[in-house]
Amino acid sequence: MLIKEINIRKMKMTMKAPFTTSFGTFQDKEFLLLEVTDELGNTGWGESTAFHSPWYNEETLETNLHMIRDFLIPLVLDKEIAHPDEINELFAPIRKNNMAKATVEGAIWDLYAKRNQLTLAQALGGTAEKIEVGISIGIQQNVEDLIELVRGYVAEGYKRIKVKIKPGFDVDVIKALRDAFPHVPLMADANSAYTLDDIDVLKQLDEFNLTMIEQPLASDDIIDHAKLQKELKTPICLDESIHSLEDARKAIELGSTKIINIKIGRVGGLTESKKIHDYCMENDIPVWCGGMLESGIGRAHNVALTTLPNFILPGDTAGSSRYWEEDVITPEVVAVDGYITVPTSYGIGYEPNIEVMDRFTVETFNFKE
Ligand SMILES: O=C(O)CCC(=O)C1=CC=C[C@@H](O)[C@@H]1C(=O)O
Ligand SMILES: [Mg+2]
Repeated sequence: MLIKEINIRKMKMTMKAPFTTSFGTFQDKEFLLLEVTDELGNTGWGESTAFHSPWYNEETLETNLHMIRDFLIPLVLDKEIAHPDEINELFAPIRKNNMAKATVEGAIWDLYAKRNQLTLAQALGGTAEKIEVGISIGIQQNVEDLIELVRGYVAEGYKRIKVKIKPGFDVDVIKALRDAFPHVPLMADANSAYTLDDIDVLKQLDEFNLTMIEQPLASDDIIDHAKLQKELKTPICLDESIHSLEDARKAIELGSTKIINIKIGRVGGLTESKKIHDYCMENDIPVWCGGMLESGIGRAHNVALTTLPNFILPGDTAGSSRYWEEDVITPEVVAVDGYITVPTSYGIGYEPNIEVMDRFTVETFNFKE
């Protein structure tokens, strides 16, 4: 397939509710959508999961725009590409910038699936017809608000509840949640808010039967996580520390993690996500699909990836209505009783809603030979 045209949309959408983590609070989501068109007029869509500011990792909307426009598009525009797996290799000379790479690669995967009359799930080798989904809740003002939010999501049937913790908002909060919901699958995401000095606090979490503690320590660490895992009963799940198959291999060999949160953007795309999935399956490390508050385009990619067999834990891909008054796809992603039915249309399986997209597009960039 020949990529003949690439369009980038700078988007700004207001989320239904502010999202707070140990880094800060935001409600407006500014991000990039990217559309590729081939020589036959087929199109594919990708979404950059980089935030407007570098609080989750070093990438931002603007660094992604720069990398995509100035380095990645020249490598793929008007180039013959037989399979999206080639993109990983094409982009290898460019260091890091994984979210930028994943934006372009994801759009080409969508295009490839459509050209070959496959769903993206089928193109990736996934077979699940529905996926279990959990819900991730940002830090709330107080425990009572958090408990009421959790009560609502449990009633909606979400298969796992993920809450944020940070020093001073941890043991008491988890205890209150466990008292209120003795049996709900419950996990905590610390987003690197702790150090090994906090080991006694983290060990107290062992008594609450959490399914995992996500990224308790530094975002670039696997050494201290290995030391911590030896002291904890609760499985550690790594998110920010894992950027590639090599990172996953080293973390598993060191015993730094027992579960991996795969985020397509963080690891550089669907091909690398699949490699990490396969390696973890060979090593009995379950994986789940993390979220980055995506619009429907990125959400659709997450659904397709989650159909692979080792995605045995509910991920963070909730329905569109959790985040958006209106999503940029039709139909929207819908979770019913904690399940999302995998679409059967070709490619990502959802149609871009251009009318809605146009309303939330701040700026566009067009590239063609
Ligand atoms: O997309 C979702 O609903 C989950 C979002 C989410 O939990 C996260 C997104 C980005 C950084 C963190 O706050 C957290 C995570 O680390 O998984
Ligand atoms: Mg996380």
